[in-house]
Amino acid sequence: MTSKPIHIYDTTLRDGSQGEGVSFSLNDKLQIALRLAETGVDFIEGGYPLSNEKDVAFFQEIQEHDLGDTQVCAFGMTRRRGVDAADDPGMKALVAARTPVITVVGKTWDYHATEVLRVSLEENLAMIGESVQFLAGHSAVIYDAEHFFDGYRANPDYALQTLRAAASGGATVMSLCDTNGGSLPEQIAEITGAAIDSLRDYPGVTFGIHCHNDSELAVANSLAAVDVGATQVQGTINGIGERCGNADLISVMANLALKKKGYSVLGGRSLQPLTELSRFVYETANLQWRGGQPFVGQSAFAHKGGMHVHAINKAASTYEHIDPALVGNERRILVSELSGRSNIVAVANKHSIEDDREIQDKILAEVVRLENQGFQFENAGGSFDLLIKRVLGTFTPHFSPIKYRVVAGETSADEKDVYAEAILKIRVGDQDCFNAAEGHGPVNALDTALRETLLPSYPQLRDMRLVDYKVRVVDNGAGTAASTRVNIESADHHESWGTIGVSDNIIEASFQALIDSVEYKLHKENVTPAT
Ligand SMILES: CC(=O)SCCNC(=O)CCNC(=O)[C@H](O)C(C)(C)COP(=O)(O)OP(=O)(O)OC[C@H]1O[C@@H](n2cnc3c(N)ncnc32)[C@H](O)[C@@H]1OP(=O)(O)O
Ligand SMILES: CC(=O)C(=O)O
Repeated sequence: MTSKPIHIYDTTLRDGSQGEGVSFSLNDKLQIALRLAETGVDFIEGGYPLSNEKDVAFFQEIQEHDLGDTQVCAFGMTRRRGVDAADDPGMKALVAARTPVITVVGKTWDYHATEVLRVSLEENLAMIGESVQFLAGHSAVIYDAEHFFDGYRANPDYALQTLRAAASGGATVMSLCDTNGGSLPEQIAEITGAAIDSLRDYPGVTFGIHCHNDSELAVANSLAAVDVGATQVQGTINGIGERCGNADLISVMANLALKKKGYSVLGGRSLQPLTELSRFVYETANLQWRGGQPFVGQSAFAHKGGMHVHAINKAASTYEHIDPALVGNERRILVSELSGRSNIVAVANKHSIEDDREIQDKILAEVVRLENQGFQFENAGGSFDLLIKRVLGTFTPHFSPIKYRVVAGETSADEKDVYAEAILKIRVGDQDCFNAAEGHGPVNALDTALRETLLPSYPQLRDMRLVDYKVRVVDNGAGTAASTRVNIESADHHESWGTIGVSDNIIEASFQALIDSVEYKLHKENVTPAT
Protein backbone atom coordinates (compact mmCIF):
# COMPACT_ATOMS: atom_id res chain seq x y z
CA MET A 1 0.00 0.00 0.00
CA THR A 2 1.39 3.44 -0.87
CA SER A 3 1.36 5.89 2.00
CA LYS A 4 -0.35 9.25 1.91
CA PRO A 5 2.10 12.18 2.06
CA ILE A 6 1.42 14.71 4.82
CA HIS A 7 3.06 18.07 4.16
CA ILE A 8 5.00 19.60 7.00
CA TYR A 9 4.64 23.37 7.34
CA ASP A 10 7.12 24.84 9.80
CA THR A 11 6.34 28.16 11.46
CA THR A 12 9.20 28.19 13.99
CA LEU A 13 10.47 31.43 12.49
CA ARG A 14 7.05 33.17 12.68
CA ASP A 15 4.72 31.67 15.30
CA GLY A 16 7.74 30.16 17.14
CA SER A 17 9.25 33.62 17.50
CA GLN A 18 6.00 34.74 19.19
CA GLY A 19 6.98 32.50 22.14
CA GLU A 20 8.04 34.27 25.32
CA GLY A 21 11.83 34.58 25.54
CA VAL A 22 12.42 33.77 21.86
CA SER A 23 14.14 36.35 19.68
CA PHE A 24 15.95 35.18 16.57
CA SER A 25 18.58 37.30 14.84
CA LEU A 26 18.56 37.42 11.05
CA ASN A 27 21.44 34.97 10.98
CA ASP A 28 19.62 32.64 13.42
CA LYS A 29 16.62 32.64 11.09
CA LEU A 30 18.72 31.87 8.04
CA GLN A 31 20.57 29.06 9.81
CA ILE A 32 17.34 27.48 11.06
CA ALA A 33 15.75 27.75 7.61
CA LEU A 34 18.71 25.97 6.04
CA ARG A 35 18.52 23.17 8.64
CA LEU A 36 14.79 22.78 8.09
CA ALA A 37 15.28 22.55 4.33
CA GLU A 38 18.05 19.98 4.79
CA THR A 39 15.66 17.93 6.95
CA GLY A 40 13.13 18.04 4.13
CA VAL A 41 10.19 20.03 5.54
CA ASP A 42 7.82 21.10 2.79
CA PHE A 43 7.17 24.72 3.84
CA ILE A 44 9.04 27.24 5.96
CA GLU A 45 7.09 30.26 7.15
CA GLY A 46 9.94 32.76 7.41
CA GLY A 47 8.25 35.69 9.11
CA TYR A 48 5.89 38.62 8.84
CA PRO A 49 7.27 41.19 6.38
CA LEU A 50 4.86 43.94 7.47
CA SER A 51 6.11 43.57 11.00
CA ASN A 52 9.83 44.38 10.94
CA GLU A 53 12.94 45.01 8.84
CA LYS A 54 14.61 41.79 9.98
CA ASP A 55 11.86 39.71 8.39
CA VAL A 56 12.03 41.80 5.21
CA ALA A 57 15.79 41.13 5.09
CA PHE A 58 15.20 37.42 5.72
CA PHE A 59 13.05 37.11 2.61
CA GLN A 60 15.72 38.91 0.56
CA GLU A 61 18.63 36.86 1.82
CA ILE A 62 16.96 33.48 1.70
CA GLN A 63 16.64 33.93 -2.08
CA GLU A 64 20.42 33.42 -2.28
CA HIS A 65 20.14 29.87 -0.94
CA ASP A 66 19.14 26.66 -2.63
CA LEU A 67 16.49 25.04 -0.43
CA GLY A 68 15.75 22.11 -2.70
CA ASP A 69 12.03 21.30 -2.77
CA THR A 70 11.29 23.30 0.38
CA GLN A 71 9.11 26.37 -0.23
CA VAL A 72 9.39 29.59 1.73
CA CYS A 73 6.20 31.36 2.79
CA ALA A 74 5.67 34.96 3.84
CA PHE A 75 2.95 35.52 6.44
CA GLY A 76 0.51 38.41 6.92
CA MET A 77 -3.09 39.36 7.66
CA THR A 78 -5.90 40.27 5.29
CA ARG A 79 -6.17 43.86 4.11
CA ARG A 80 -7.26 46.47 6.61
CA ARG A 81 -10.90 47.53 6.67
CA GLY A 82 -11.87 50.17 4.12
CA VAL A 83 -8.67 49.89 2.02
CA ASP A 84 -8.26 48.37 -1.44
CA ALA A 85 -6.11 45.25 -1.33
CA ALA A 86 -3.73 46.73 -3.91
CA ASP A 87 -3.17 49.80 -1.68
CA ASP A 88 -2.83 47.97 1.63
CA PRO A 89 0.73 48.13 3.08
CA GLY A 90 0.44 44.57 4.40
CA MET A 91 -0.51 43.18 0.99
CA LYS A 92 2.33 45.12 -0.64
CA ALA A 93 4.83 43.81 1.91
CA LEU A 94 3.71 40.23 1.25
CA VAL A 95 4.14 40.60 -2.51
CA ALA A 96 7.50 42.34 -2.07
CA ALA A 97 8.78 39.32 -0.13
CA ARG A 98 8.76 37.45 -3.49
CA THR A 99 8.07 34.04 -1.97
CA PRO A 100 6.53 31.17 -3.91
CA VAL A 101 3.83 30.90 -1.23
CA ILE A 102 2.00 33.56 0.76
CA THR A 103 0.06 32.64 3.89
CA VAL A 104 -2.65 35.07 4.85
CA VAL A 105 -4.62 34.94 8.08
CA GLY A 106 -8.26 36.02 8.24
CA LYS A 107 -11.02 36.10 10.81
CA THR A 108 -13.44 33.15 10.99
CA TRP A 109 -15.20 33.92 14.22
CA ASP A 110 -18.06 36.42 13.84
CA TYR A 111 -17.32 37.70 17.36
CA HIS A 112 -13.75 38.66 16.31
CA ALA A 113 -15.00 40.38 13.16
CA THR A 114 -17.50 42.56 14.98
CA GLU A 115 -15.67 43.06 18.32
CA VAL A 116 -11.99 43.13 17.33
CA LEU A 117 -11.89 44.33 13.73
CA ARG A 118 -15.11 46.27 14.25
CA VAL A 119 -16.35 45.48 10.76
CA SER A 120 -19.60 44.00 9.49
CA LEU A 121 -19.67 40.29 8.71
CA GLU A 122 -19.97 41.17 5.00
CA GLU A 123 -16.89 43.45 5.11
CA ASN A 124 -14.87 40.67 6.78
CA LEU A 125 -15.81 38.28 3.94
CA ALA A 126 -14.79 40.96 1.42
CA MET A 127 -11.46 41.50 3.23
CA ILE A 128 -10.73 37.76 2.99
CA GLY A 129 -11.86 37.25 -0.61
CA GLU A 130 -10.23 40.39 -2.03
CA SER A 131 -6.96 39.86 -0.16
CA VAL A 132 -6.62 36.27 -1.32
CA GLN A 133 -7.54 37.18 -4.89
CA PHE A 134 -4.94 39.96 -4.97
CA LEU A 135 -2.20 37.74 -3.50
CA ALA A 136 -3.07 34.79 -5.73
CA GLY A 137 -2.09 36.99 -8.67
CA HIS A 138 1.48 36.82 -7.35
CA SER A 139 2.03 33.52 -5.50
CA ALA A 140 0.28 30.37 -4.35
CA VAL A 141 -1.88 31.24 -1.32
CA ILE A 142 -2.45 29.32 1.89
CA TYR A 143 -5.36 30.67 3.91
CA ASP A 144 -4.99 30.49 7.72
CA ALA A 145 -8.51 30.47 9.14
CA GLU A 146 -7.87 32.03 12.55
CA HIS A 147 -10.05 30.71 15.41
CA PHE A 148 -11.73 28.30 13.00
CA PHE A 149 -12.86 25.87 15.68
CA ASP A 150 -14.19 28.51 18.09
CA GLY A 151 -15.78 30.32 15.15
CA TYR A 152 -17.44 27.16 13.89
CA ARG A 153 -18.84 26.36 17.33
CA ALA A 154 -20.28 29.89 17.58
CA ASN A 155 -21.64 30.23 14.05
CA PRO A 156 -20.93 27.32 11.70
CA ASP A 157 -22.57 28.86 8.63
CA TYR A 158 -20.49 32.01 8.88
CA ALA A 159 -17.27 30.10 9.57
CA LEU A 160 -17.81 28.07 6.41
CA GLN A 161 -18.61 31.24 4.43
CA THR A 162 -15.18 32.64 5.35
CA LEU A 163 -13.54 29.51 3.91
CA ARG A 164 -15.62 29.85 0.75
CA ALA A 165 -14.51 33.46 0.39
CA ALA A 166 -10.86 32.34 0.56
CA ALA A 167 -11.40 29.42 -1.82
CA SER A 168 -13.23 31.63 -4.32
CA GLY A 169 -10.35 34.11 -4.12
CA GLY A 170 -7.96 31.35 -5.19
CA ALA A 171 -6.40 29.97 -1.99
CA THR A 172 -5.40 26.36 -2.51
CA VAL A 173 -4.95 25.30 1.15
CA MET A 174 -7.38 26.03 3.98
CA SER A 175 -5.39 25.81 7.18
CA LEU A 176 -7.84 25.47 10.06
CA CYS A 177 -6.43 27.11 13.19
CA ASP A 178 -7.17 26.18 16.78
CA THR A 179 -5.81 29.59 17.69
CA ASN A 180 -6.75 29.53 21.39
CA GLY A 181 -5.65 25.91 21.75
CA GLY A 182 -8.81 24.97 23.63
CA SER A 183 -10.26 22.21 21.45
CA LEU A 184 -10.36 18.47 22.08
CA PRO A 185 -9.35 15.86 19.48
CA GLU A 186 -12.94 14.73 18.89
CA GLN A 187 -14.04 18.33 18.25
CA ILE A 188 -11.14 18.88 15.84
CA ALA A 189 -12.01 15.70 13.96
CA GLU A 190 -15.73 16.51 13.70
CA ILE A 191 -15.29 20.15 12.64
CA THR A 192 -12.43 19.48 10.21
CA GLY A 193 -14.54 16.73 8.63
CA ALA A 194 -17.48 19.15 8.29
CA ALA A 195 -15.26 21.81 6.66
CA ILE A 196 -13.82 19.32 4.17
CA ASP A 197 -17.32 18.09 3.29
CA SER A 198 -18.69 21.56 2.78
CA LEU A 199 -15.94 22.58 0.30
CA ARG A 200 -16.19 19.49 -1.92
CA ASP A 201 -17.23 21.80 -4.77
CA TYR A 202 -13.67 23.24 -4.71
CA PRO A 203 -11.76 20.14 -5.85
CA GLY A 204 -8.42 22.01 -6.01
CA VAL A 205 -8.58 22.94 -2.33
CA THR A 206 -6.79 20.87 0.32
CA PHE A 207 -6.81 21.25 4.12
CA GLY A 208 -4.22 21.95 6.76
CA ILE A 209 -4.28 22.10 10.54
CA HIS A 210 -2.61 24.63 12.87
CA CYS A 211 -2.98 23.83 16.58
CA HIS A 212 -1.87 25.64 19.71
CA ASN A 213 -1.01 23.74 22.84
CA ASP A 214 -2.99 25.50 25.56
CA SER A 215 -4.73 22.23 26.53
CA GLU A 216 -1.57 20.17 25.87
CA LEU A 217 -3.38 18.54 22.96
CA ALA A 218 -1.79 20.25 19.95
CA VAL A 219 -0.09 17.11 18.65
CA ALA A 220 -3.13 14.89 19.30
CA ASN A 221 -5.38 17.49 17.68
CA SER A 222 -3.13 17.69 14.60
CA LEU A 223 -3.22 13.90 14.23
CA ALA A 224 -7.03 13.92 14.64
CA ALA A 225 -7.33 16.38 11.74
CA VAL A 226 -5.04 14.23 9.58
CA ASP A 227 -7.26 11.23 10.31
CA VAL A 228 -10.26 12.97 8.74
CA GLY A 229 -8.43 14.30 5.70
CA ALA A 230 -6.06 17.21 6.48
CA THR A 231 -2.91 16.84 4.38
CA GLN A 232 -0.80 19.68 5.81
CA VAL A 233 0.30 20.09 9.44
CA GLN A 234 1.57 23.42 10.70
CA GLY A 235 3.67 23.62 13.83
CA THR A 236 7.08 24.49 15.22
CA ILE A 237 10.23 22.63 16.19
CA ASN A 238 10.05 21.80 19.92
CA GLY A 239 6.56 23.32 20.03
CA ILE A 240 7.79 26.84 20.77
CA GLY A 241 5.28 29.61 20.12
CA GLU A 242 2.70 32.07 21.43
CA ARG A 243 1.57 31.32 25.04
CA CYS A 244 1.88 27.53 25.54
CA GLY A 245 3.26 27.07 22.06
CA ASN A 246 2.28 25.25 18.88
CA ALA A 247 2.08 21.60 17.89
CA ASP A 248 5.60 20.19 18.19
CA LEU A 249 6.46 19.12 14.65
CA ILE A 250 9.03 16.68 15.98
CA SER A 251 6.28 14.62 17.65
CA VAL A 252 3.89 15.18 14.75
CA MET A 253 6.43 13.84 12.24
CA ALA A 254 7.54 10.93 14.41
CA ASN A 255 3.97 9.82 15.12
CA LEU A 256 2.90 10.10 11.49
CA ALA A 257 5.92 8.31 10.07
CA LEU A 258 6.55 5.70 12.77
CA LYS A 259 3.22 5.06 14.47
CA LYS A 260 0.22 5.79 12.32
CA LYS A 261 -0.31 3.48 9.39
CA GLY A 262 -0.59 4.80 5.88
CA TYR A 263 1.15 8.20 6.14
CA SER A 264 4.55 9.51 5.17
CA VAL A 265 6.35 12.79 5.91
CA LEU A 266 9.45 14.50 4.53
CA GLY A 267 9.04 12.59 1.28
CA GLY A 268 9.80 9.36 3.12
CA ARG A 269 13.25 10.56 4.30
CA SER A 270 14.87 9.32 7.49
CA LEU A 271 13.86 10.96 10.77
CA GLN A 272 17.35 10.55 12.20
CA PRO A 273 18.19 14.27 11.94
CA LEU A 274 15.30 15.17 14.29
CA THR A 275 17.22 14.99 17.56
CA GLU A 276 19.98 17.23 16.26
CA LEU A 277 17.46 19.58 14.68
CA SER A 278 15.61 19.91 17.98
CA ARG A 279 18.82 20.72 19.88
CA PHE A 280 20.00 23.11 17.19
CA VAL A 281 16.78 25.12 17.50
CA TYR A 282 17.03 25.19 21.31
CA GLU A 283 20.64 26.36 21.15
CA THR A 284 19.90 28.98 18.51
CA ALA A 285 16.88 30.26 20.44
CA ASN A 286 19.01 30.25 23.61
CA LEU A 287 16.45 28.05 25.35
CA GLN A 288 17.03 25.15 27.75
CA TRP A 289 16.57 21.68 26.26
CA ARG A 290 13.48 19.93 27.57
CA GLY A 291 14.83 16.66 28.98
CA GLY A 292 11.47 14.91 28.98
CA GLN A 293 10.55 15.95 25.44
CA PRO A 294 9.13 12.91 23.67
CA PHE A 295 11.29 11.28 21.00
CA VAL A 296 14.24 13.72 21.09
CA GLY A 297 14.69 14.71 24.76
CA GLN A 298 17.79 13.60 26.66
CA SER A 299 15.54 11.59 28.98
CA ALA A 300 13.24 10.20 26.26
CA PHE A 301 15.14 6.90 26.38
CA ALA A 302 16.90 7.28 29.76
CA HIS A 303 16.26 4.32 32.08
CA LYS A 304 16.65 4.76 35.82
CA GLY A 305 14.51 2.20 37.68
CA GLY A 306 16.42 -1.02 38.36
CA MET A 307 13.55 -3.23 37.17
CA HIS A 308 13.38 -1.32 33.89
CA VAL A 309 17.09 -1.63 33.21
CA HIS A 310 17.00 -5.33 34.06
CA ALA A 311 14.33 -5.80 31.38
CA ILE A 312 15.96 -3.47 28.85
CA ASN A 313 19.15 -5.53 29.00
CA LYS A 314 17.09 -8.52 27.84
CA ALA A 315 14.95 -6.77 25.22
CA ALA A 316 14.90 -3.01 24.64
CA SER A 317 11.27 -2.97 23.53
CA THR A 318 10.18 -3.91 27.08
CA TYR A 319 10.48 -0.25 28.07
CA GLU A 320 10.98 1.63 24.79
CA HIS A 321 8.16 2.47 22.39
CA ILE A 322 10.54 2.86 19.43
CA ASP A 323 14.20 2.31 18.68
CA PRO A 324 15.77 5.66 19.71
CA ALA A 325 18.11 5.56 16.70
CA LEU A 326 15.10 6.05 14.39
CA VAL A 327 14.91 9.69 15.50
CA GLY A 328 18.66 10.11 16.06
CA ASN A 329 18.39 9.76 19.84
CA GLU A 330 20.16 7.27 22.12
CA ARG A 331 19.46 5.03 25.09
CA ARG A 332 20.94 6.13 28.41
CA ILE A 333 21.18 4.06 31.57
CA LEU A 334 21.19 6.14 34.76
CA VAL A 335 22.74 5.19 38.06
CA SER A 336 21.03 6.24 41.28
CA GLU A 337 19.66 4.89 44.55
CA LEU A 338 16.81 3.41 42.48
CA SER A 339 19.29 1.25 40.59
CA GLY A 340 19.59 -2.48 40.70
CA ARG A 341 22.64 -4.51 39.67
CA SER A 342 21.51 -4.27 36.06
CA ASN A 343 22.08 -0.48 35.94
CA ILE A 344 25.53 -0.90 37.43
CA VAL A 345 26.51 -3.59 34.95
CA ALA A 346 25.17 -1.61 31.98
CA VAL A 347 26.97 1.60 32.90
CA ALA A 348 30.17 -0.08 34.07
CA ASN A 349 30.57 -2.36 31.06
CA LYS A 350 34.19 -1.31 30.42
CA HIS A 351 35.13 -2.63 33.89
CA SER A 352 33.99 -6.22 33.09
CA ILE A 353 32.03 -6.75 36.27
CA GLU A 354 29.05 -8.53 34.69
CA ASP A 355 29.82 -11.86 36.41
CA ASP A 356 30.81 -10.50 39.80
CA ARG A 357 27.65 -10.05 41.88
CA GLU A 358 29.63 -9.25 45.00
CA ILE A 359 31.32 -6.28 43.34
CA GLN A 360 28.03 -5.18 41.79
CA ASP A 361 26.45 -5.16 45.26
CA LYS A 362 29.36 -3.20 46.73
CA ILE A 363 29.13 -0.55 44.01
CA LEU A 364 25.38 -0.33 44.45
CA ALA A 365 25.73 0.03 48.22
CA GLU A 366 28.26 2.85 47.72
CA VAL A 367 25.91 4.63 45.29
CA VAL A 368 23.02 4.38 47.76
CA ARG A 369 25.24 5.62 50.64
CA LEU A 370 26.49 8.62 48.67
CA GLU A 371 23.06 9.51 47.20
CA ASN A 372 21.84 9.61 50.77
CA GLN A 373 24.41 12.36 51.38
CA GLY A 374 23.23 14.35 48.36
CA PHE A 375 25.41 12.94 45.57
CA GLN A 376 23.70 12.18 42.26
CA PHE A 377 25.52 10.26 39.59
CA GLU A 378 23.16 10.73 36.64
CA ASN A 379 25.24 13.57 35.22
CA ALA A 380 28.51 12.63 36.86
CA GLY A 381 29.83 9.76 34.76
CA GLY A 382 33.44 10.73 35.56
CA SER A 383 32.90 10.53 39.33
CA PHE A 384 30.96 7.27 38.95
CA ASP A 385 33.83 5.75 36.99
CA LEU A 386 36.25 6.70 39.80
CA LEU A 387 33.81 5.27 42.36
CA ILE A 388 33.92 1.90 40.59
CA LYS A 389 37.71 2.00 40.49
CA ARG A 390 37.80 2.74 44.21
CA VAL A 391 35.51 -0.22 44.96
CA LEU A 392 37.57 -2.46 42.66
CA GLY A 393 40.79 -1.26 44.30
CA THR A 394 42.21 -0.03 40.96
CA PHE A 395 42.14 3.68 41.83
CA THR A 396 45.60 5.17 42.30
CA PRO A 397 45.57 8.90 43.07
CA HIS A 398 47.85 11.12 40.99
CA PHE A 399 48.10 13.72 43.78
CA SER A 400 46.76 14.32 47.26
CA PRO A 401 45.46 17.63 48.54
CA ILE A 402 47.05 18.81 51.78
CA LYS A 403 45.31 22.14 52.30
CA TYR A 404 43.82 25.06 50.46
CA ARG A 405 42.58 28.52 51.30
CA VAL A 406 40.41 30.74 49.16
CA VAL A 407 39.94 34.45 49.75
CA ALA A 408 37.42 36.63 47.96
CA GLY A 409 36.62 40.27 48.51
CA GLU A 410 36.73 43.82 47.18
CA THR A 411 39.99 45.57 46.36
CA SER A 412 38.75 48.80 47.87
CA ALA A 413 35.49 50.17 49.09
CA ASP A 414 35.67 52.88 46.37
CA GLU A 415 36.50 50.76 43.33
CA LYS A 416 34.31 47.77 44.24
CA ASP A 417 36.54 45.48 42.19
CA VAL A 418 35.87 41.89 43.23
CA TYR A 419 38.89 39.60 43.42
CA ALA A 420 39.54 35.96 44.36
CA GLU A 421 42.77 34.21 45.29
CA ALA A 422 43.44 30.55 46.00
CA ILE A 423 46.43 29.18 47.91
CA LEU A 424 46.97 25.46 47.48
CA LYS A 425 49.31 22.81 48.85
CA ILE A 426 49.23 19.33 47.34
CA ARG A 427 51.51 16.30 47.32
CA VAL A 428 52.58 15.07 43.88
CA GLY A 429 54.75 11.97 44.03
CA ASP A 430 57.12 12.55 46.95
CA GLN A 431 57.02 16.35 46.72
CA ASP A 432 54.84 18.88 48.50
CA CYS A 433 53.94 21.59 45.99
CA PHE A 434 52.68 25.00 46.94
CA ASN A 435 51.02 27.49 44.61
CA ALA A 436 48.77 30.53 44.57
CA ALA A 437 46.58 31.86 41.77
CA GLU A 438 44.06 34.59 41.10
CA GLY A 439 40.76 34.02 39.31
CA HIS A 440 37.46 35.57 38.24
CA GLY A 441 35.89 33.87 41.23
CA PRO A 442 36.96 31.49 43.99
CA VAL A 443 36.40 28.33 41.94
CA ASN A 444 38.26 29.73 38.94
CA ALA A 445 41.18 30.67 41.23
CA LEU A 446 41.23 27.19 42.78
CA ASP A 447 41.04 25.53 39.37
CA THR A 448 43.92 27.64 38.06
CA ALA A 449 46.08 26.93 41.12
CA LEU A 450 45.42 23.19 40.84
CA ARG A 451 46.25 22.97 37.15
CA GLU A 452 49.37 25.15 37.39
CA THR A 453 50.63 22.95 40.18
CA LEU A 454 49.97 19.71 38.31
CA LEU A 455 51.03 20.69 34.77
CA PRO A 456 54.79 20.09 35.19
CA SER A 457 54.09 16.48 36.26
CA TYR A 458 51.01 15.92 34.03
CA PRO A 459 51.24 17.89 30.76
CA GLN A 460 48.20 15.86 29.52
CA LEU A 461 46.04 18.32 31.48
CA ARG A 462 46.89 21.11 29.03
CA ASP A 463 43.99 20.27 26.67
CA MET A 464 41.42 19.87 29.43
CA ARG A 465 38.92 22.66 30.05
CA LEU A 466 35.97 23.37 32.29
CA VAL A 467 32.79 23.56 30.21
CA ASP A 468 30.00 23.99 32.72
CA TYR A 469 29.59 24.54 36.45
CA LYS A 470 26.28 24.10 38.28
CA VAL A 471 25.35 24.44 41.92
CA ARG A 472 22.22 23.08 43.60
CA VAL A 473 21.09 23.30 47.19
CA VAL A 474 20.52 19.74 48.39
CA ASP A 475 18.55 20.35 51.58
CA ASN A 476 16.26 23.27 50.82
CA GLY A 477 15.09 23.48 54.44
CA ALA A 478 18.46 24.60 55.80
CA GLY A 479 18.82 27.96 53.97
CA THR A 480 22.41 29.12 53.50
CA ALA A 481 23.64 26.36 55.85
CA ALA A 482 22.27 23.67 53.52
CA SER A 483 24.46 21.17 51.71
CA THR A 484 25.43 22.13 48.20
CA ARG A 485 25.92 19.85 45.25
CA VAL A 486 28.35 21.02 42.57
CA ASN A 487 28.39 19.47 39.12
CA ILE A 488 31.27 20.24 36.79
CA GLU A 489 31.43 19.31 33.16
CA SER A 490 34.92 19.10 31.68
CA ALA A 491 36.11 18.31 28.19
CA ASP A 492 39.22 17.63 26.16
CA HIS A 493 39.57 17.16 22.41
CA HIS A 494 37.95 13.71 22.59
CA GLU A 495 35.07 13.69 25.08
CA SER A 496 33.29 15.50 27.87
CA TRP A 497 32.66 14.12 31.37
CA GLY A 498 30.76 15.14 34.48
CA THR A 499 31.97 15.10 38.06
CA ILE A 500 30.36 15.91 41.39
CA GLY A 501 31.13 17.18 44.86
CA VAL A 502 28.83 17.60 47.87
CA SER A 503 29.54 19.56 51.04
CA ASP A 504 28.11 22.14 53.44
CA ASN A 505 30.77 24.41 51.97
CA ILE A 506 30.35 25.37 48.32
CA ILE A 507 34.11 25.79 47.81
CA GLU A 508 34.83 22.35 49.25
CA ALA A 509 32.11 20.80 47.02
CA SER A 510 33.64 22.55 44.01
CA PHE A 511 37.14 21.34 44.96
CA GLN A 512 35.92 17.72 45.20
CA ALA A 513 34.36 17.99 41.74
CA LEU A 514 37.55 19.59 40.35
CA ILE A 515 39.74 16.85 41.82
CA ASP A 516 37.53 14.13 40.31
CA SER A 517 37.57 15.93 36.99
CA VAL A 518 41.39 15.93 36.87
CA GLU A 519 41.69 12.37 38.19
CA TYR A 520 39.22 11.10 35.59
CA LYS A 521 41.23 12.71 32.80
CA LEU A 522 44.49 11.18 34.05
CA HIS A 523 42.94 7.74 34.59
CA LYS A 524 41.28 7.59 31.21
CA GLU A 525 44.65 8.29 29.59
CA ASN A 526 46.37 5.68 31.78
CA VAL A 527 48.84 8.27 33.03
CA THR A 528 51.27 6.75 35.54
CA PRO A 529 51.21 8.66 38.85
CA ALA A 530 54.33 10.76 39.47
CA THR A 531 56.80 9.24 41.92
C1 LIG B 1 -2.99 34.20 15.43
C2 LIG B 1 -1.72 34.87 15.07
O1 LIG B 1 -0.70 34.47 15.59
S1 LIG B 1 -1.72 36.10 13.90
C3 LIG B 1 -0.12 36.74 13.91
C4 LIG B 1 0.14 37.57 15.12
N1 LIG B 1 1.49 38.09 15.07
C5 LIG B 1 1.80 39.34 15.32
O2 LIG B 1 0.95 40.16 15.67
C6 LIG B 1 3.24 39.72 15.22
C7 LIG B 1 3.49 40.81 14.19
N2 LIG B 1 2.62 41.96 14.38
C8 LIG B 1 3.06 43.23 14.22
O3 LIG B 1 4.23 43.50 13.97
C9 LIG B 1 2.03 44.32 14.36
O4 LIG B 1 0.96 43.88 15.19
C10 LIG B 1 1.48 44.73 12.95
C11 LIG B 1 2.59 45.42 12.16
C12 LIG B 1 0.95 43.54 12.18
C13 LIG B 1 0.31 45.71 13.12
O5 LIG B 1 0.71 46.75 13.98
P1 LIG B 1 -0.27 48.01 14.25
O6 LIG B 1 -0.70 48.58 12.96
O7 LIG B 1 0.46 48.89 15.19
O8 LIG B 1 -1.58 47.39 14.90
P2 LIG B 1 -1.83 46.56 16.25
O9 LIG B 1 -0.85 45.43 16.34
O10 LIG B 1 -1.92 47.44 17.44
O11 LIG B 1 -3.30 46.00 16.00
C14 LIG B 1 -3.60 45.10 14.97
C15 LIG B 1 -4.36 45.82 13.86
O12 LIG B 1 -4.59 44.87 12.81
C16 LIG B 1 -5.99 44.70 12.61
N3 LIG B 1 -6.18 43.29 12.29
C17 LIG B 1 -6.00 42.23 13.10
N4 LIG B 1 -6.26 41.11 12.43
C18 LIG B 1 -6.59 41.47 11.17
C19 LIG B 1 -6.95 40.75 10.01
N5 LIG B 1 -7.01 39.42 10.02
N6 LIG B 1 -7.20 41.44 8.89
C20 LIG B 1 -7.13 42.78 8.86
N7 LIG B 1 -6.77 43.52 9.94
C21 LIG B 1 -6.53 42.86 11.07
C22 LIG B 1 -6.63 45.15 13.91
O13 LIG B 1 -7.95 45.55 13.73
C23 LIG B 1 -5.72 46.32 14.29
O14 LIG B 1 -6.01 47.42 13.47
P3 LIG B 1 -6.70 48.76 14.07
O15 LIG B 1 -5.72 49.30 15.07
O16 LIG B 1 -6.85 49.63 12.87
O17 LIG B 1 -7.97 48.31 14.68
C1 LIG C 1 -2.50 31.86 12.28
C2 LIG C 1 -2.17 31.51 13.63
O1 LIG C 1 -1.03 31.56 14.03
C3 LIG C 1 -3.23 31.08 14.53
O2 LIG C 1 -4.40 31.27 14.23
O3 LIG C 1 -2.90 30.54 15.59
